[in-house]
Amino acid sequence: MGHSAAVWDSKIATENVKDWNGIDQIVLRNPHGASARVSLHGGQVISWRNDRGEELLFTSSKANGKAPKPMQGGIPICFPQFGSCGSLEQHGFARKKIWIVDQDPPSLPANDSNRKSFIDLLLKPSEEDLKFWPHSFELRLRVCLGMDGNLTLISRVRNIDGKPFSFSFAYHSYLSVSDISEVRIEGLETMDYFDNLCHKERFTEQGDAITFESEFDRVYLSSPNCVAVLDHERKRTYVLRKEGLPDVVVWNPWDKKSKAMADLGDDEYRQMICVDGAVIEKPISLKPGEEWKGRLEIVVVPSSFCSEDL
Ligand SMILES: O=P(O)(O)OC[C@H]1O[C@@H](O)[C@H](O)[C@@H](O)[C@@H]1O
Repeated sequence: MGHSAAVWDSKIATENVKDWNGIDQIVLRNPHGASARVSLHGGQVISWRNDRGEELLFTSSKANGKAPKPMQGGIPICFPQFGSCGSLEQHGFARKKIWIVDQDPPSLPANDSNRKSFIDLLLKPSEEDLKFWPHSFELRLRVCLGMDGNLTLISRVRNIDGKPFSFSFAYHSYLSVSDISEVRIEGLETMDYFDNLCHKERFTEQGDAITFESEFDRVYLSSPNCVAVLDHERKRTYVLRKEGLPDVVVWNPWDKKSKAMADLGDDEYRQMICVDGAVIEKPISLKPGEEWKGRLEIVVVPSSFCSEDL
């Protein structure tokens, strides 16, 4: 791209475009050719490419992004509820809303914004949202693309209400994989989990890394801050580093009868694995004026990387 790191200006490394429904998207670029695309529909990262132009996130071929339905793929934001554990619609309303760009974002710590392309999006409840979830909040999402191509999402939820509220949260990250049979997840061994396929019953994971042979839908509880998703065929490992996000969701619909398959093309379940940094078991409680922060960084490394390096 011809930009040296010394003169790279994160402000000029962003481009505003419109999707086929006229909804704004922001494209972040780094000087080496990596990019990330964020839609104001849902505050959803819908594409993340490395410096060779390879897509790192899965998106369903059936995704048309037509509001209000969220796109099946990328990184939808689940807030203020995860799944169906609450009175709201599945995964809450944030992923269906039109967010706004904060043109004058507050400064964040230097290690979060220094020499990165980034954009800050904001979501505040509409009158309609307040009818279903009567809590005034501000949700700020910062999406950063690093010089090294790493993708970082930082969310801040502030209670701007007069009374406390609590919420769940997840970065529902659809990672692109060569084939689900080639995938192994390390870092969740011996963790307790709720199995959504067994009435949310609690089990303990055995000592082995996770592999896939059928539908999988689990919430790992209080897990380590680093989880590796290895793709043997592509010789690629995604390393997820998280802060303020104790739980990890691992999901692949597999079963053709699964309702989620309606939004996926034939056999597309093979090309994706959802691994979310999340807060589910113990929802976050905020008193008036308090703020919560959750951070997820995804790094892609060659598969020679071993889990001992985590
Ligand atoms: O189809 P949605 O609403 O985007 O949800 C996708 C999946 O998300 C998972 O996290 C849930 O555990 C599944 O049950 C659900 O099907």
